[in-house]
Amino acid sequence: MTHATEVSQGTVAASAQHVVKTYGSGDTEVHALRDVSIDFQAGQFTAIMGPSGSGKSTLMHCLAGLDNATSGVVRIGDVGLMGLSDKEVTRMRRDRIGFVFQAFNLVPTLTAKENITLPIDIAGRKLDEEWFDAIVGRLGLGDRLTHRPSELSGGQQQRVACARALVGKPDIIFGDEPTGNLDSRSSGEVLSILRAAVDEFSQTVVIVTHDPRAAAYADRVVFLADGQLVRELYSPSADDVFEVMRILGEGGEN
Ligand SMILES: Nc1ncnc2c1ncn2[C@@H]1O[C@H](COP(=O)(O)OP(=O)(O)OP(=O)(O)O)[C@@H](O)[C@H]1O
Repeated sequence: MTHATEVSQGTVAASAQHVVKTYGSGDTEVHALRDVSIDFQAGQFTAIMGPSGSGKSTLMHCLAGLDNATSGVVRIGDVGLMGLSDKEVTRMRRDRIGFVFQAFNLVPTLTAKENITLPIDIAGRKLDEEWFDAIVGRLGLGDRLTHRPSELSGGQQQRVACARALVGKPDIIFGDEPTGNLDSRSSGEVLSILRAAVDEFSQTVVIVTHDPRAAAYADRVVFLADGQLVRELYSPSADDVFEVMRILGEGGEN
């Protein structure tokens, strides 16, 4: 089976350099990102945290090519997104990036299995059945594969979205609150499989989360406040994360 691109120590899977994102202009101007520079090492699991409105989703969307930075440089691997046409960005997303978002974006007319394999089918690639079975088994979706999204619970839909992001073994997986609506058991399954994607398949995972327990699965936790990077922790415990959140003024939300 083909694995994610082989990674060596120190390879950068994604990076933002001096990224500024400003929404609106004049009185309604919002500085969502103010000169953010960060590298995401390949084969690492990073969690982005910070108070509501601090710019987490904006950073992730800029990194994933879903939104354009106002200025600065964003790279996936060694490819700068700014120089690419829309078509090239779309292809880059399709071939190298997996997404797990809170709005699962499942196709209502397709079964769970069809939704999971959709990116591979669109790309005209061959499904790695062994990896598919492993993901589906681990996410507890084996008996739900013929169901349509409307016949699945929110948690099951989220796990289908997670399986879809993983099945093509993209180099990098972005998750915007991937465990946002899940109970603690489903949440643990999703986080464990993201962890396994990193540990066993050298994929790179970047998630936005408000949950210190989710962040504790990460190798590195970075904190944004008011559009700037303000702290980072390596292999923290949930308590370490909670303490920084408290200092940054987010402790009360959770
Ligand atoms: N499309 C938009 N137009 C105008 N302002 C926006 C837009 N998207 C985000 N913003 C603003 O940019 C800032 C950063 O938003 P962002 O969604 O990145 O924050 P966040 O840290 O992900 O927040 P949350 O934890 O609440 O999801 C906020 O002040 C937000 O209101």
